[in-house]
Amino acid sequence: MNIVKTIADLRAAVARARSEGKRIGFVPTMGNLHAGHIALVKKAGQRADFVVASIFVNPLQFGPNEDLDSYPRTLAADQTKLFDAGCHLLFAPGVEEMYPHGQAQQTLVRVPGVSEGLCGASRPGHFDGVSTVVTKLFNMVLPDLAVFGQKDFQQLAVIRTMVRDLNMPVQIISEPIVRAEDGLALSSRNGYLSSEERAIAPALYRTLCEMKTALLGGQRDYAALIAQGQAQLQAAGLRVDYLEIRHAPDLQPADAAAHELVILVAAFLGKTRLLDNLLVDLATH
Ligand SMILES: Nc1ncnc2c1ncn2[C@@H]1O[C@H](COP(=O)(O)OP(=O)(O)OP(=O)(O)O)[C@@H](O)[C@H]1O
Ligand SMILES: CC(C)(CO)[C@@H](O)C(=O)[O-]
Ligand code: BAL
Repeated sequence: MNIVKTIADLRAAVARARSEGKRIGFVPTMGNLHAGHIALVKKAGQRADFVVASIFVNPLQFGPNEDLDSYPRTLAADQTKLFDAGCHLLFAPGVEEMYPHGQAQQTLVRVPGVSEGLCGASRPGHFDGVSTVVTKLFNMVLPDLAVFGQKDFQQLAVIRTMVRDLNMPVQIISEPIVRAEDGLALSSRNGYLSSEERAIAPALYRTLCEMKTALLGGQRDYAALIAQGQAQLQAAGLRVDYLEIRHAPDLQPADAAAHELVILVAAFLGKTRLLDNLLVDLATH
């Protein structure tokens, strides 16, 4: 696996692969890789001939009081995992390489609608930072396809909308959430949890599963279901940021006629903000 830190070296390596007729697959990450990221890399390897991963902790998507400085940076271990997963090229730029003119004057990509509410409401500017850096990365890598995880469900919707609205020639592929044995969605931020918090954390997925069972059983009073879920999470020791039932394809609030639902949750355990979601297809029941 080749490792490059500059855009010039990245472009040269990708151009070489393309001149050999290879299809380029891309997996953007912020590093501290776990089995969830590796599933994305393997998916890219199934759909493309040349797999590029990026590791960049993007300051533009962090709020002033968020964990930019403490976000885990584990490049050496990440390189080994990427190599083992069949990645061909790692792009690991510094902030200067990505934002040579500073962040304040950076041109932004904003995706209206789907980036508002949910994480967009709790993290103002977050999705502008994500859509901007992903646009830059797409323009640097020029991939045929890119793979994103369903764990960041709203992010995936934002990227799909951006690619559609800006006619970007990139196929977006999604991968299901990879979970620990007790159901907790794998996340780099799980590493922030104390052992007591880690023991509480599976309550998130448990609550989503119970809500899904109720929906499949015919419960249609979404407000009551959400209130019950919130109470359950609070009782377990989590502070709920949001718990919502939305129409999965466009993330609009779910009405009674919606069949493809997604239950989305963000909650704090101490200072750590965890995300999870669960798809519910009422059409098959
Ligand atoms: N458990 C998971 N299953 C599937 N995909 C995942 C999982 N965790 C992260 N991803 C995906 O990996 C890509 C990179 O995400 P990122 O580097 O932010 O990892 P993360 O573990 O989610 O970190 P964070 O704690 O910052 O959310 C995204 O497309 C994200 O959806
Ligand atoms: C897509 C991404 C790599 C952009 O910084 C990030 O938001 C993430 O890791 O999901
Ligand atoms: N996985 C999304 C990146 C972030 O939380 O900033």
